[in-house]
Amino acid sequence: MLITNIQVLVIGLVFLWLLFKSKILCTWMRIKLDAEVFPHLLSFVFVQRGIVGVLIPSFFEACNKFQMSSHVKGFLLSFFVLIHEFLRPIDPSMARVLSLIRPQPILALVGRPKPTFCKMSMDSRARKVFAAAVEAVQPDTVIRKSIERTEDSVLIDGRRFTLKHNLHLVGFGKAVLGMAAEVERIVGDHLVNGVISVPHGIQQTLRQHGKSHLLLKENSRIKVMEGAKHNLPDDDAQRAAEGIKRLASELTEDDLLLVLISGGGSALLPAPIPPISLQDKLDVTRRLAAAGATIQELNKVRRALSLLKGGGLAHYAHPAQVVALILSDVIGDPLDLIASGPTVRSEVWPEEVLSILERYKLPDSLSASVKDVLARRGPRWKENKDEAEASGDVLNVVIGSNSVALQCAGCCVRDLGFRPVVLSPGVCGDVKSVSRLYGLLARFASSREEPPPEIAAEVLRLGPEVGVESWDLCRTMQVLGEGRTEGWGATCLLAGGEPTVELTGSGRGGRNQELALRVGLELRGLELPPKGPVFLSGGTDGQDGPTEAAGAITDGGLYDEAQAQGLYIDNVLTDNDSHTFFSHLSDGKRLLVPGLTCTNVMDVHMLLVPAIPIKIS
Ligand SMILES: Nc1ncnc2c1ncn2[C@@H]1O[C@H](COP(=O)(O)OP(=O)(O)OP(=O)(O)O)[C@@H](O)[C@H]1O
Ligand SMILES: O=C(O)[C@H](O)CO
Repeated sequence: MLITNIQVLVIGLVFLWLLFKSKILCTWMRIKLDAEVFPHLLSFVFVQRGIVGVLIPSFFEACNKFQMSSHVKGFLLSFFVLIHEFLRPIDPSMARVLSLIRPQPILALVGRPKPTFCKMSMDSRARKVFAAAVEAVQPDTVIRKSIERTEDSVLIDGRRFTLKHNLHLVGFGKAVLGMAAEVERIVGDHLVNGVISVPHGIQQTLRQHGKSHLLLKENSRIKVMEGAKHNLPDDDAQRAAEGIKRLASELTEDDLLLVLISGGGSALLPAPIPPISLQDKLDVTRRLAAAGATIQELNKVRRALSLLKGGGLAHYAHPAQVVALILSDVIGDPLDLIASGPTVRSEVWPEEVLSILERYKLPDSLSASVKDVLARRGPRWKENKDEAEASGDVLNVVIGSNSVALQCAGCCVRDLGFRPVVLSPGVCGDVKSVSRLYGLLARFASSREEPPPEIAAEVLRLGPEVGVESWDLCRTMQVLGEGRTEGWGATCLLAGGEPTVELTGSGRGGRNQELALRVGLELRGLELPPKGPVFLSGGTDGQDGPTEAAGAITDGGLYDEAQAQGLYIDNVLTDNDSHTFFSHLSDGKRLLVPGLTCTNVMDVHMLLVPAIPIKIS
């Protein structure tokens, strides 16, 4: 019997050895393993863990009972040993060997890479991950995930609403048409009427792009009103806002108002407080934006000048039940600021608004009507008691955001053989600082030796400038460090947000293309592709600034590639001409051009770091 068992053991070990040699198992387990490690593994398995003493006798007993052949026993044994080793907790004394053979517990935070035999290039994988991020926040997808229909009721964010042909719908924003089309599919039979305010020309564009599933039915009860050409409020958008206000004002307590909100909603819902004219309001917001005001500052001012923003729409809809489904395009998903928060009752503090205007040196040039409205004190609306009580009854739900896009990108990353780590969905600040940060992180991740401590110190110093917490930076560096030192294989850093570009020239470009270009320069000197890191930056709306590209993909070879083609990057940066540059470089092959995506949850950044081969000393 002993001889037979030893034979079985030998067959099992040979089988294991062949698996390792054939690299199949290594790829499956994301292992960097070579002949040198195998003896460590064996000593660990058979000596340190005492597997022979505990597991194997009962295994042989079972095998004999079922009269298995030696080959089957060998196969099963190797399989069980591997599974056992793969799943059991870490033994610190063997941390070094273990780090070579399987993932550590930090994976609980960042996710375990899936088995893959990916032959795609880094560039193609980056594009695929971007597509997955965008797909996750498609207007129809986010609606489908947030409304659960059961007979004559719907469940939204854990709350059930009864449908009795009492459903009304309004919406405003760039993604709202597709959201409304899906609502119509799910609860159209209870829909009484609706008005949505959507960008000028969107229906025709969707038809041209073969996206008719994002269009309403022909005989729809929802009225589509297009306006806000070039993302600026205009008379068409104001007419739509009036229609929405009228619909909301006519509702009763038996009604349910579904409000669909997405980025661009502020411009599509202009309802200036009289006597402010649309032109007066446009003048203020345009000058604020040109002076570099943030979207938060801009929307605080918009709220103060509008009838419908800052909770105005919810006020007009009272006493109906109001449910707002929101696709967020603002960092941190602040309900009161996305599209200026029409369903979120927010107090307007004239002092705060004036201080924003002062910051951008605007108060003196304000129109008399704007000054008049800002000078008003007291509550914005005459609220009755039951309305004030009911205000908490408005349900605001964020159904899609940059975080959702990054989460799905993370799953796709795993399928493509990378270990994902999400840095933050709130990256902001100047692209120069943001590109420096990614450059440092790439350097940190790809260094073959221990990276100098100055890198981590500078990363942490940059954190506040780019809106990223120290904790997130440390967590990310830990994962990148493990990828580097412990044989975890390739890593993909994911982030999102909305950095800014200080325009110094008059070229064609966008913040994503400029960021990608700058990161490409930062990556210079790191190992070149196919082994060096690759960076992608793309706007999820498919349009980066006033260009038809969403962003670009770069790596450390960018500079030399440009030089070889007679393109000089320094001039490109001073002219903010990143789009022209990428269009000319290698026939535009580095551009990311997904076309109109029909959604917007800001930008997605991706740093793909290939596996660093491990030397065993
Ligand atoms: N030539 C350029 N190079 C770099 N960035 C530019 C250039 N021209 C415009 N931008 C930047 O593009 C941004 C505007 O682009 P875009 O229209 O994609 O903005 P957005 O914030 O995504 O709009 P929204 O999300 O409301 O659709 C601004 O931040 C502006 O500084
Ligand atoms: O519409 C707006 O206000 C911006 O897109 C932010 O949501």
